[in-house]
Amino acid sequence: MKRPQPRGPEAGVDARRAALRILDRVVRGGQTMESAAQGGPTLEPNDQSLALAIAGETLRRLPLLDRLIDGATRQILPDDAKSRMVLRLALAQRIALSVPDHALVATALPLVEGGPRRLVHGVLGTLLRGQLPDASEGALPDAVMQRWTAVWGQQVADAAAAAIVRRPPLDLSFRSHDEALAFAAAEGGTSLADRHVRLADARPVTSLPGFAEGRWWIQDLSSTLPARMIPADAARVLDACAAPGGKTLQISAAGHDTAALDRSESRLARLRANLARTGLKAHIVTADVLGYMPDEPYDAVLLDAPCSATGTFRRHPEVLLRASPRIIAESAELQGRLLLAAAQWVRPGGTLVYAVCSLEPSEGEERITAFLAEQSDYSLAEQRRVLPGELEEQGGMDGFFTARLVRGG
Ligand SMILES: C[S@@+](CC[C@H](N)C(=O)[O-])C[C@H]1O[C@@H](n2cnc3c(N)ncnc32)[C@H](O)[C@@H]1O
Repeated sequence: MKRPQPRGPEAGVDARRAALRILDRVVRGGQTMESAAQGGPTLEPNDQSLALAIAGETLRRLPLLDRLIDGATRQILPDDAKSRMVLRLALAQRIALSVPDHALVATALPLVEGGPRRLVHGVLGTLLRGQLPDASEGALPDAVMQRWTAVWGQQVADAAAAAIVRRPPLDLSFRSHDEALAFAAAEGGTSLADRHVRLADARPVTSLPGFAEGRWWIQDLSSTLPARMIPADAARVLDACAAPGGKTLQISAAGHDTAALDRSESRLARLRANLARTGLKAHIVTADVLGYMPDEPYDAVLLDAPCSATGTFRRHPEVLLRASPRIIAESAELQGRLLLAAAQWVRPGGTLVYAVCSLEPSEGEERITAFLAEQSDYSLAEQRRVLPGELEEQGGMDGFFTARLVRGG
């Protein structure tokens, strides 16, 4: 996809102001990029895309940008200081979007008018006169780098650092493999799995053929793995924690009698829209996993549990800022309870599939070990861990964990 380019310094201040607002809401307010981008002043579509691109490229490079800023001034700029935010945005534009120096300076300084203008001008001048890193140079926040090096090793942590600055490809799921193959041939994509197509250059999705007709939906290849673990002969399948429904669509397309449960009405509205667009069917259940009990057990249950989502850092780099050890521990504790609840709804001889888009073992492997220690009627049939670096040459995959458990008959 062609990245949005600024039209000129005088036209670009609104976009930078919007990018500053997004960055501030993510870094100081702990919001996701998606929610941070809502509700600001209305911008022209070009400026809106540019603001998102600048904020996104900044978040992908935060540790690297901070190291540059700290090396260029003796003054200690707090993490949430406006001067640091504006410098981060300006440097990211130069490194990742090739914005010329004069445009950077002209659009950065109005953001600190009446404030630390001289400081920002000085630091930016020093940095722009020196050698800046290449766009392909990535770094993870220190705490994440240490954690992932400790659990997965240096190679995986380095692969994650490289992946965070790379635009991920666009993965699409199809109702049938024949449709996937026909689409791949027509659009220059590659099919890496049943009913899957990967497009290397992410294009605006609405411009791709078949969008309006619901011939496909966007789904990272990793997150297609859990539904692939559901046995073909499972008649009734429950997708617990289903919304917005990528896995529900897969399960329904595979021909199972599908129920989709979630506690969030607003997210279920998106699931309903996805079913309507693709013409696929599922019974919708609005309920909390922790209080639900079905009238009769299911042949298979998929629990795609809420998690730290650290595996999705390529599309949502801000997850690495939010996923503190405390949040990861709270999330793991909840997953343990959700698993125990979902395990009751599987018929003897049936299948329970557990999944998280997390790169934290405490939300994946360790949850399954703890579950099996408590539930002697379950056994582990298979588990799959996707780490950064997998399929790197073809564009990589999100970090992921999924396990298939079988209930004794
Ligand atoms: C990882 S997302 C699910 C993504 C979805 N499976 C897909 O493929 O599109 C987790 C979902 O769990 C739901 N959720 C979280 N806690 C829940 C609970 N206690 N009961 C029911 N749903 C819950 C959230 O509303 C959210 O939609």
